[in-house]
Amino acid sequence: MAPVTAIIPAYNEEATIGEIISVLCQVDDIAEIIVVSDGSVDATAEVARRAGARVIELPDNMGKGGAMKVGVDHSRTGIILFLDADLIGLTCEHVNSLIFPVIHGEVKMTVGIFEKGRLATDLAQFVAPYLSGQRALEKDLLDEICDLEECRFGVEVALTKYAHDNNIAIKEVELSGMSHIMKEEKMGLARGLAARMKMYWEIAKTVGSGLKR
Ligand SMILES: O=c1ccn([C@@H]2O[C@H](COP(=O)(O)OP(=O)(O)O)[C@@H](O)[C@H]2O)c(=O)[nH]1
Ligand SMILES: O=C(O)[C@@H](COP(=O)(O)O)O[C@H]1O[C@H](CO)[C@@H](O)[C@H](O)[C@H]1O
Repeated sequence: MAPVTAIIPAYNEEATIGEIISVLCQVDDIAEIIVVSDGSVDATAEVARRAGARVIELPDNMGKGGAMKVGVDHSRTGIILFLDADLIGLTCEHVNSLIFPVIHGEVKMTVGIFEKGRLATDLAQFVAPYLSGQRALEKDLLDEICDLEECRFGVEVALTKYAHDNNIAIKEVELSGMSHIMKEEKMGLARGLAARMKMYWEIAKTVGSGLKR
């Protein structure tokens, strides 16, 4: 069996999820693509299934961390690749650059950083690379972090903080030409900004909570 499971948490991402899955289908080291539709009310699940993913449909929205945890619980490989469902410009080379260092035992975790994509998203990841949702890691690490499902958008800082506290090196990988659809683009300015504030609150709560092992 190929060593990696790709897990994509997805909340109303029918516009972009299909293309991401079609790229992942071409990567040799991916055993399975699991999309966790996090209470989506659009055609995310249907589009993902048609594109070739195994789809888990959550009846209610659990938040990003919860959706990722459900995906991990259903995975059967030792390495996990997390990707967001709203990426623009994903290629097989990007995927390989995230998973190879973990497959080859160079590091236990990689994190992907957008570069030379769009100014706004390049800048956001330059300022706060530890927020990135593009990561490959050994599944064992996830078993050691409690309450991941409660973190919602704090899930990435929880992963980064765990690695930092336990002296686990994270390799930053450049994802050249990649971007994602920003909240304000998806939802409009007012709702997008409100969602952004809620996300920052969830991140701040996770930082403040002092994660348990
Ligand atoms: O309650 C949520 C919110 C977001 N997501 C997914 O988590 C990823 C990142 O979310 P989003 O794109 O909103 O965050 P951004 O990248 O804009 O910060 C995307 O695949 C979303 O569909 C999710 O599964 N549940
Ligand atoms: O880069 C950022 O500031 C945020 C917000 O992105 P947008 O407001 O959608 O451009 O996105 C990231 O942070 C989230 C929390 O860690 C992650 O879940 C997303 O994957 C990541 O793109």
